[in-house]
Amino acid sequence: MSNLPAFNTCDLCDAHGEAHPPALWVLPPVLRDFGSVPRFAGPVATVRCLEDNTRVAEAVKSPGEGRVLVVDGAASLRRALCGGNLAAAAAQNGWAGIVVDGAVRDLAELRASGVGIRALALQPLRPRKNDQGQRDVPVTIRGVEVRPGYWLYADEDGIVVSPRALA
Ligand SMILES: O=C([O-])CC(=O)C(=O)O
Repeated sequence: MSNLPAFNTCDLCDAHGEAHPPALWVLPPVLRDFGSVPRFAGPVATVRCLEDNTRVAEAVKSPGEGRVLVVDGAASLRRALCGGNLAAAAAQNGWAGIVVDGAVRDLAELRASGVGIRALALQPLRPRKNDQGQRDVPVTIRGVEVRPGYWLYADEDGIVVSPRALA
């Protein structure tokens, strides 16, 4: 990807991080970069699921329109919620990134996918596909509430979310 967005999470935190009421929240720094772009941002869409990626697949196969898919996987590391096929679909459909509070797989394909990916860990076991989970509900990622329509900014320093566009 050539046109990386020109924000910086440190600058966002310096500009907005001390506001009352808060203008942004920082996701705890436990999500690792497994994707192919170091920096991505966009309005949020959400999925909540447990070891079943039916709703993740539905989301990335629909138009992304520059959004970031935030997946509350309840931090389960037992099964991957996204792999190379879904990452490629996300890139093809215009998603800016996928942030998974859970596991992903197919590292080499994720690295080549053209989409930003953050997750807790790699796990080679595939997800269940039993039509479970919800889309576009408020989720809580590592203690931070993230709602559909919030903005998410991810770069080499971290991930911040805000109810409004900051940059
Ligand atoms: O089985 C799945 O849906 C996850 C996966 O490996 C892929 O996206 O390639």
